[in-house]
Amino acid sequence: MDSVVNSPALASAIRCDSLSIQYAGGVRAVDSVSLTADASKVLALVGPSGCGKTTLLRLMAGLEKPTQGSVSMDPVAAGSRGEVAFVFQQPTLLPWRTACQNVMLPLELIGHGNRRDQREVAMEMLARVGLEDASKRFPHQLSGGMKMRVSIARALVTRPRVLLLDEPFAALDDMLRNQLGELVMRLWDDHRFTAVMVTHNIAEAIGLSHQVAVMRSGRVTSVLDNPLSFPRSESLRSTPEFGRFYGIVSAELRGVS
Ligand SMILES: Nc1ncnc2c1ncn2[C@@H]1O[C@H](COP(=O)(O)OP(=O)(O)OP(=O)(O)O)[C@@H](O)[C@H]1O
Repeated sequence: MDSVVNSPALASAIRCDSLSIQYAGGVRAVDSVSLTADASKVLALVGPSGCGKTTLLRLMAGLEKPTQGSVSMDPVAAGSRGEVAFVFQQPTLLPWRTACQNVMLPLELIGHGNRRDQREVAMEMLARVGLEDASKRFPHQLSGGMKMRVSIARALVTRPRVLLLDEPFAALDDMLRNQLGELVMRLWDDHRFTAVMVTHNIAEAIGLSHQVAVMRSGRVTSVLDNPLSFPRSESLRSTPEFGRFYGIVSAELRGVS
């Protein structure tokens, strides 16, 4: 049977149209946000703590219902199963399942093939994140970085059109953070999914994205095109272009641009 992993890349833009959510108690966590994450591009979402980044991402994923406005995919996916994947700050692996069985889970949920097909596709995905030798280990036998790699493999195993990442590397040290950032970029290069990534880290936002959206108090105050070319490498961070863009994003965040 056709491997889901090897099927032609499909990506959709995610459009948020006048999106608002007001929680009981009056908190307007997201306030009239109109924003497009372009198909096959990476959009980084930055902003101070509590400004609504996670809520906006959850609205995009359909995990929250907006009070006003709408979220749509363009083109609309044929079926919703496995089309939008979410990577959380914690890897959230099932402790009683091996790495391979954790990665197989989304394939089971969408009813992809039989057990053997699911295992084959999961193993292929684990190999892409460099963990084929750890496939039989349980989560407690994996390091923090390995767990996050399993989590990323699980998210991408159905070849989603859209990958949403909520501060996926925040709990990891700088070196691992950079390695996993590079891994996500390699996977993006293979799959060309649309990605929206929430991060507190400006350098990470710049290193991984095509565009940076800045949020303050529930609103997207600006969407900045990232001038840096691909492929990106660690050495890019010492270039004048990187420094200039870093200054622009920082000023937007402080509201002094
Ligand atoms: N379920 C909820 N009920 C009530 N208020 C909420 C709920 N979820 C989030 N909020 C509030 O909405 C606002 C935005 O929260 P959100 O988690 O989206 O911010 P954030 O930018 O992701 O923050 P951080 O960077 O600290 O994770 C905050 O004031 C938060 O307290």
